[in-house]
Amino acid sequence: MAEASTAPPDQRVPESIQHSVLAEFAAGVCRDIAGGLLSTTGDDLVPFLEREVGRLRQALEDPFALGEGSEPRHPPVFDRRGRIAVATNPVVSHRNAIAPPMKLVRSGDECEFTVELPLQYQGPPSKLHGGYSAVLLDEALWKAVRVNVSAISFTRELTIGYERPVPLFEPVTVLARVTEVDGRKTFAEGEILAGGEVCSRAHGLWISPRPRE
Ligand SMILES: CCCCCCCC(=O)SCCNC(=O)CCNC(=O)[C@H](O)C(C)(C)COP(=O)(O)OP(=O)(O)OC[C@H]1O[C@@H](n2cnc3c(N)ncnc32)[C@H](O)[C@@H]1OP(=O)(O)O
Repeated sequence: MAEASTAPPDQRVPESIQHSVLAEFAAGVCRDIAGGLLSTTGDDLVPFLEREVGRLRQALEDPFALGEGSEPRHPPVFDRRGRIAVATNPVVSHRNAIAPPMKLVRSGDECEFTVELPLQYQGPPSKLHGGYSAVLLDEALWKAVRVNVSAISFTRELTIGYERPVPLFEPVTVLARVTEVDGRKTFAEGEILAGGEVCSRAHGLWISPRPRE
């Protein structure tokens, strides 16, 4: 729920750093539970869940155990209209338990991300689900468009080629770059690489919405 505010855009909302760190830690525990529920069975299940709940309980009792001085990656901010904006992005936000999260390591003409996918993204055994490869590439190519074109654009077309399976449980790289800008249309391309080899390629079109009349 958005709350009205007179605070200037991009200023951190009145949520303490410790609470933002706690929220991101809780999202991480949720991710670990999601993966663990798929790899833990039988008699191991209850101790596993107890351990994870215990991590959360300990963090609630002693937030400083999370690391004094640690900074949240995606604290809430005020948007341009003064509303609280939480980083909901399901691919990169540390606050979204569904996000792996994929991390931006280089931004410019080419954007580079790194990500390690756990079991909840599995398609074939120990390999990434193809639909999720498209999710990673959509986000990476959109970011390259966002960094290089001032107007906000949305994915209109996205084509994926699957050349090799993307492995789970190891770091993979996602690269993206703009190839052409033509008015409201921006074309971009990118790849997912594992061990230096291309696994998937993508190209697509991003369009900036027609200005309102
Ligand atoms: C905040 C973001 C977080 C990160 C998100 C990551 C990226 C995403 O996932 S975005 C979400 C998924 N995408 C969407 O929901 C978008 C849905 N589509 C739309 O809203 C609209 O189609 C939109 C806004 C993209 C474009 O709408 P609109 O402005 O009406 O486009 P339209 O006028 O039909 O086309 C614009 C131009 O592109 C051309 N065009 C359309 N498709 C193509 C194509 N496949 N190839 C070449 N040209 C094309 C059209 O001919 C037109 O050309 P011209 O201006 O010369 O007439």
